[in-house]
Amino acid sequence: MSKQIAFLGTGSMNGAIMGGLLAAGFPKTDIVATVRRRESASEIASRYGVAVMAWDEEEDSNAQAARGAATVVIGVKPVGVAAVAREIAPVLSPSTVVVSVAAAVSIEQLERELPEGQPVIRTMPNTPARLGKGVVALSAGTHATREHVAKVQKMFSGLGLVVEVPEAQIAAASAISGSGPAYAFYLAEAMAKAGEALGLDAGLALRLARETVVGAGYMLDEPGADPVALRKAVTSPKGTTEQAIRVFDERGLPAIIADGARAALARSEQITRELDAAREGA
Ligand SMILES: NC(=O)C1=CN([C@@H]2O[C@H](COP(=O)(O)OP(=O)(O)OC[C@H]3O[C@@H](n4cnc5c(N)ncnc54)[C@H](O)[C@@H]3O)[C@@H](O)[C@H]2O)C=CC1
Ligand SMILES: O=C(O)[C@@H]1CCC=N1
Repeated sequence: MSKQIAFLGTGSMNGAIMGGLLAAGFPKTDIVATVRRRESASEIASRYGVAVMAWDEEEDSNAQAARGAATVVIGVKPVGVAAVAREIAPVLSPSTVVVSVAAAVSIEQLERELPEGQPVIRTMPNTPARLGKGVVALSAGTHATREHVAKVQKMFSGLGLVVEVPEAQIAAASAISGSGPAYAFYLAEAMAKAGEALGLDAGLALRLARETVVGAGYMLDEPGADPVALRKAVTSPKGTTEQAIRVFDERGLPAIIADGARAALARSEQITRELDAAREGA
């Protein structure tokens, strides 16, 4: 099996990246994936047609998958990243680029579990990557060269927007683009509930809300689209939308969203500290 990429922990996020790469034409024979449970392995293998191994069947599945891979993408929960890194450390080639998608796991925390000098790239992707409409913020590790960064940027370019940021900004990126799809889905949910409260039946309210958020997303996707200008084009002076926006402003919706993003960032910093504390206590 030729292995360009090994996805270690193929759940929502790594699954979305894998799906996005496949949709962009990445050969499925160049991919190997691992999951924790056998049932998920069969499901992913049949959905994507890639080789999948389950950790509960083969305890060294992550090491098997990482051996000989040009790029390894770690996509387990933050608390599991160090253990996976330790599992693969003995088999990594010095040229293998280790990419992490985990929120809150710092480059330092990842590098200390890997062989000295291993190229690492920390990323913060989001799930629309599956459709080529994602955002990937990334930061280079201590031993990642410009070539390593360029290689990962090129590989992930089919997933959507790829931006390099200083590592200190990854938690902020996580709070905006990493978690952001959930905020947009939450808005769709809230709009559907509002429609029901206005007397629409639940199914119709959901269809109206969903298609409206989708349509607005498409408009935002046009080159040079500006959310303020787009909003103003809907908001007729003395019309109906103006009253809705007035209430959103009076109730402080922008500040609520900013507080939410701040809470997401604070949780990221807290998880980073918890990971250090757990390691010191181990
Ligand atoms: N879900 C999202 O939108 C985003 C998630 N992330 C990050 O992605 C990472 C994964 O999150 P999700 O995909 O949401 O979680 P998830 O629970 O859907 O995926 C985790 C996967 O890891 C697998 N796994 C667990 N232990 C394993 C082991 N020892 N060996 C092999 N596979 C193992 C599980 O079977 C599961 O498929 C997290 O670190 C999170 O911070 C980052 C950006 C966005
Ligand atoms: O909720 C989380 O922790 C992950 C990171 C960003 C999106 N999902």
